[in-house]
Amino acid sequence: MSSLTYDLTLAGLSVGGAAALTGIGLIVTYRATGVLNFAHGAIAMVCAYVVRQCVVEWGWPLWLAATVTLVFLAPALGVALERFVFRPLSVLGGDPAQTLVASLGVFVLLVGGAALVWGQGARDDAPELVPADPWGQLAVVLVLAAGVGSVIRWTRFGRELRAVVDDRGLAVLGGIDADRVAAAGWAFGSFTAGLTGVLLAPYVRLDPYGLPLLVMEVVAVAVAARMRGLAVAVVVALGIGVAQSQLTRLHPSGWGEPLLQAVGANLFVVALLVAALLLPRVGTRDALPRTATARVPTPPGAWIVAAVLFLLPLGFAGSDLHTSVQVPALGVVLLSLVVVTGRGGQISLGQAAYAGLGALFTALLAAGRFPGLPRLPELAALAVAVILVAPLGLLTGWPAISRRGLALALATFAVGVGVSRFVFAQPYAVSGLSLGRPAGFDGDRAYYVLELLLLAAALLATHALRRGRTGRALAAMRDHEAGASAAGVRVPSLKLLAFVSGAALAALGGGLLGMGLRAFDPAAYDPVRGLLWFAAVVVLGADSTLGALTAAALLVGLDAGARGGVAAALIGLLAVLVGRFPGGPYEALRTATARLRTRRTPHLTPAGARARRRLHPTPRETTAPAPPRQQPAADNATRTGGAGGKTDPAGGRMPTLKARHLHAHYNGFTALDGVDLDIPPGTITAIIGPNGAGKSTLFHCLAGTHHPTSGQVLYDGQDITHRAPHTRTRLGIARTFQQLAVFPTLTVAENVRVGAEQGRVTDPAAAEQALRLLGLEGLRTHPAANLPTGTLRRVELARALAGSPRVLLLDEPAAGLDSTEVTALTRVLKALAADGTALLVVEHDLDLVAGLADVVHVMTAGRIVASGPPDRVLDTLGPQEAV
Ligand SMILES: Nc1ncnc2c1ncn2[C@@H]1O[C@H](COP(=O)(O)OP(=O)(O)OP(=O)(O)O)[C@@H](O)[C@H]1O
Repeated sequence: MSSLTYDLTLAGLSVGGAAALTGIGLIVTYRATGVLNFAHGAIAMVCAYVVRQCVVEWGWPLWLAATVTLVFLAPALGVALERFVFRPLSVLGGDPAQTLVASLGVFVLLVGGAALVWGQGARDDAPELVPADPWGQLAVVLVLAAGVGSVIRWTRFGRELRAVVDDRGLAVLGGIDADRVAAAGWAFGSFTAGLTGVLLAPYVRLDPYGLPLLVMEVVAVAVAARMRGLAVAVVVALGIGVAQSQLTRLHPSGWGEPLLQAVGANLFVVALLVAALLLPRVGTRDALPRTATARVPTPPGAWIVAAVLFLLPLGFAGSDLHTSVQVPALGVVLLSLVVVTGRGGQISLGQAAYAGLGALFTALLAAGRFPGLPRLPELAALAVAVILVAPLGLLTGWPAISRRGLALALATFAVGVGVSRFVFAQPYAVSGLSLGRPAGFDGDRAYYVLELLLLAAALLATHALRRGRTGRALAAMRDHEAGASAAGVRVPSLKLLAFVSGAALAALGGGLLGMGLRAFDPAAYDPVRGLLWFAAVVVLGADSTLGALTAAALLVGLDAGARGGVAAALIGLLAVLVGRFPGGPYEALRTATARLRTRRTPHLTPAGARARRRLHPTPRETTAPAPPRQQPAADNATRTGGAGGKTDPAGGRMPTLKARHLHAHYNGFTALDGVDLDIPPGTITAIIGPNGAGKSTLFHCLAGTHHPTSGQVLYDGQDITHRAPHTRTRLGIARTFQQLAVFPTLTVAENVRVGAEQGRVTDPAAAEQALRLLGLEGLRTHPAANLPTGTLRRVELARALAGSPRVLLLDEPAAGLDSTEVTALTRVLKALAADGTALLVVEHDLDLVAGLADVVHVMTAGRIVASGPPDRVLDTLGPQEAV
């Protein structure tokens, strides 16, 4: 081996070793607590600063500083985070998205805190713990990985750890002290973070933003190991480290050189992009925490106050006015998060990339350096930049179609880091670039006026997206994605729309920010800022435009007025606390004021109102009135499965939904074994069978939420086997869910309107009819959150009916209903069948089936084993088919 190859390999092993340490720490924390700790890099940075403080400022010996920091401080920090941040969240229900926001909060808090304590500048005098000897570093990594791997695999603690990760609740019931396991995981994770920070600090810039980001870039190794295999993480980390060093030897000429150099210097970022965008996902269960997107009421007069406050800077001068210029621009950027995250419910950690691209494209266009386009005046350049950046929203919009929660957070973070490293940090893209203000708006005051006008336009655009049909569909998607799809909402297109609009708004804000600063400054669009902006919008009420404007004013105002880092520290603190106060600070304030008001007037709290409703049910609350008598279709007499010739009120033939030879498998297990089924119009078809018989799988195949391995689903003679759920709804096949799928932030009427707007027939009057049919007129303006189960079942059914379906699939519609409600439901369903609708009911309640169904199919082990009228089939049920 030549000595250059050898030296480069050693250097690569050293970098890879540090990355492996991070991977080990992230995996252990994740396995102990289910949290992907976004604050890992920030903990590394804080520990590096502490060691430097002890050694350089206070003159401690290095061994003492390192021992205190790594053996005591770092684990104590981990335990404190577990005890005071993450344990309370897991006690509150362990919402994975809540923990994601909290870990981002810890990240921002530590970064802000470090900037406050140690300043924002970079230090280059961090002491060297292990002399530049990769073998020493490598030995540390391998010993740690082997030790941790053995503990997880062979010790009782390891078994407990795995049990806690698989199901915390179950592990606790089994006698495991989950808190102790989680605390140990956090302590060890923080120790590895601290070690990484202390090892890296002498060789990279030690500053509050750079080091945490550098550490988090290597999250790819943990993702590549599926947050599980420590050996895989170590091998991947070392492999990337070595490959990255070896790439520095290649020097292609021409245009490829800068690109190769960029790849060579950022191979971990490339790995992050591959891991986040191409590899199988991690943690896909979760969406945004409900508390982050709860409906936030705007206090009366708040807009007037906001308008006055935003006009105030027109009276400022000098540096105050110069600083104020950043507020409207940042406000526009944050509005983009209101659209994507607040209304659309999509986590977007890469919004800073779009803002930066907006500024960069504006600067390139205004300088005449944009390939293929002439030099443009600044305002035109800004407009064209917005148009050019908007479709780039697909970079994060596309991954969002199939990702949620943690997987989406990683994908958007990866895109943000990728754009930052491969575009903003490259001299070929940004060198010698200046950015002027539009002619006539050069002075700060004139420019501020221009910004206010564009902010007003952005506010109008945001309000337009949040109102009406699109706004309701976005909120429905945010509240319950599967429910929205079942209501007919085109979820994939809507996600793309949210991200494209968000990218356009961010580009506008970013361009304004750049013009305000009269420069394209890549640091202003750093991925860490993307995390800070996300956290700021979430804590101030993600779906609130006023919250976004408040966040912009806070971020700019606090950092200008006080020492840098105050805003980040405050936002971080609020993000850490956001899970503790459902609905965020506004909601906490509102609840507090509501409590005060309760003392003056005898209003009941929602819980009290619920209790009263249960004790004194009013007919409107618990019982749907008998539906208006509907004229049965002419051939309704033949209601036993042979009603193929039914017509709908408009005179069209009512179609039959059919399953033909359906087979479905889960990892080799046969759940459906050649099922044939007809669901004819004007008939109530019931499916019964013991647990695990395959009823739900069949239901999902018909609804489009599971694709059969073979066989066909036919509707009106058309093969719809591979059609998406929302397409089926639009064809006329509606469904309800076993676990309620309502949109809690919408009112009852809005819930039903979503169905009317997105269903087979988009008829606003259908929403009114459905509300009346289900006895919900009195609750029209009531938010769906906090309503009793029985009422919510009616809301869900009304939403399904509002799209005028021809086939209605009902998954355990009586679950959670009392006998009065079941009777009312039976009446409604019978009336619907009498009107020609085809109904399929999967139900465990045999009394309900006996009184409701026209035809009953009994399933066992993936097959239909008996069919016929209920009296005949139910009387002959054997022990095998017992439900
Ligand atoms: N996502 C899945 N992965 C693996 N196996 C599954 C999955 N979903 C269902 N199964 C298995 O397929 C079989 C059929 O399940 P299915 O839920 O369709 O039955 P079911 O009749 O609806 O039962 P239940 O009444 O309990 O809901 C069961 O053995 C179940 O364990």
